[in-house]
Amino acid sequence: MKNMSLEEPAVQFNHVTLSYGPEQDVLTQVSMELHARSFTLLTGPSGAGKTSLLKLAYLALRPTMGSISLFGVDTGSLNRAGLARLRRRVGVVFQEFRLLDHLTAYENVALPLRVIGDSEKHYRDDVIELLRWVGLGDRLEARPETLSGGEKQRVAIARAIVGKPDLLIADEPTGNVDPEMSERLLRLFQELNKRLGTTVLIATHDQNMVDNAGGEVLRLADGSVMHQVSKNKGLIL
Ligand SMILES: Nc1ncnc2c1ncn2[C@@H]1O[C@H](COP(=O)(O)OP(=O)(O)OP(=O)(O)O)[C@@H](O)[C@H]1O
Repeated sequence: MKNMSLEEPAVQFNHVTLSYGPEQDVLTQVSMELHARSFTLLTGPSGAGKTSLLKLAYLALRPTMGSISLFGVDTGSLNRAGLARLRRRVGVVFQEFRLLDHLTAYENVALPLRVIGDSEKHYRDDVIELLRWVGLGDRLEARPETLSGGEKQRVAIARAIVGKPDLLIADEPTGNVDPEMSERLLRLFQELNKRLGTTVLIATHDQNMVDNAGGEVLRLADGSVMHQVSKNKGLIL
């Protein structure tokens, strides 16, 4: 039977306001929707609130006002356990990778599965296959300090998707890599979206990515207003 919950929007913001303190509204009345299996870029000037918006979407922050639903579930109605369960359906990639230095590439990717008590016998082949998919099949035992920025980011992408998330959120994933690697990372995100149907949301200043991604481009302006624009409309980033 078809799982109807997959047909719900992956992310829905309803009049979301986020304040970090009095007179410190970062987002004001933001409403937006990401359809299941969509591919979306989020752009906007520095300080507009992109990272803050992503943190709300991956449940690291709660809105000051308004409501956020993930996969049709209103996050405001959930307790800690419910939020944690929902959070497991979301993978996150950070600009600065956030790998654990004392673990190998293989161990970094396996970590989310270890944490939830999965056995190595069960996940080993999947982790190796994922590292091969990102082009690091020969670096399984490498520690992060011996990897380039692009290689680290590919380990981080593999780690973010090893739990087969329904939604992948990436915050400036190409901020620390060269243009060639940026294109390669974009292709990985696109393949993930097309082959597995993972909903992808990427915040980026990378004009190359905006020009080549396809999909939707959302622009956050003045820290508050969300415009949806199609690609190649001369965005000012
Ligand atoms: N924890 C916090 N406490 C107080 N203010 C914060 C906090 N985090 C972010 N801000 C402020 O909120 C605003 C939006 O920040 P945010 O990092 O979301 O923007 P951004 O669009 O991601 O910027 P950039 O493109 O430079 O990464 C900024 O003015 C920032 O200083």
